[in-house]
Amino acid sequence: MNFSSSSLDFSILPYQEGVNPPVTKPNPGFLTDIGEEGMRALLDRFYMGLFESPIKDIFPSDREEMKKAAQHSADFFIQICGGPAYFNQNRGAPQMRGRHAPFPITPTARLHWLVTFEEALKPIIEQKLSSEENIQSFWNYINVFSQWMINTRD
Ligand code: HEM
Repeated sequence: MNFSSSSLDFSILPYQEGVNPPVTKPNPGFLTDIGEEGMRALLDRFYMGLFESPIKDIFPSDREEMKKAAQHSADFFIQICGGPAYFNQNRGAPQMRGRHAPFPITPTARLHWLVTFEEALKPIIEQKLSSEENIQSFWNYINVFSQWMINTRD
């Protein structure tokens, strides 16, 4: 019999055009649990997933460029989880909507982006590297904030 239960909820919030819902940052505990190396490994997995995803065409097509992009993203997520301000130091003010403006980000692209992120989170969940509460807070953050990045209709 399997007694393990999970309260994690990875459902994706529906996108409503013109609405940027309030964003809550992830629990700093997510970063404390997995560490900076864990966050870098997470973003490496995520970008490797993007490299093979249906939205690969909007990302760098060169593997080395993709690795760099993963590191910049890890800098951002470490910072947003309360760690050192690596992103500000290396890339300047986040201004995420503006940085995404050159790329056509549609509601469907957001779905692929989130599903790819969920896949990258799996080792953390399966190996219990972070508490469910902290993992959930991370998911909730990207679930909401990804809506802000949409700038093009399907
Ligand atoms: C809605 C789905 C999203 C799509 C399709 C998307 C796509 C992209 C693309 C094409 C880039 C440029 C290539 C790269 O450097 O990776 C990028 C950069 C980036 N994205 Fe997103 N993004 C999405 C949502 C988000 C969200 C919600 C966040 C933060 C919570 C985020 C954080 C970043 C960061 C930190 C960078 C690097 C910016 C830089 O180094 O200047 N993205 N994204």
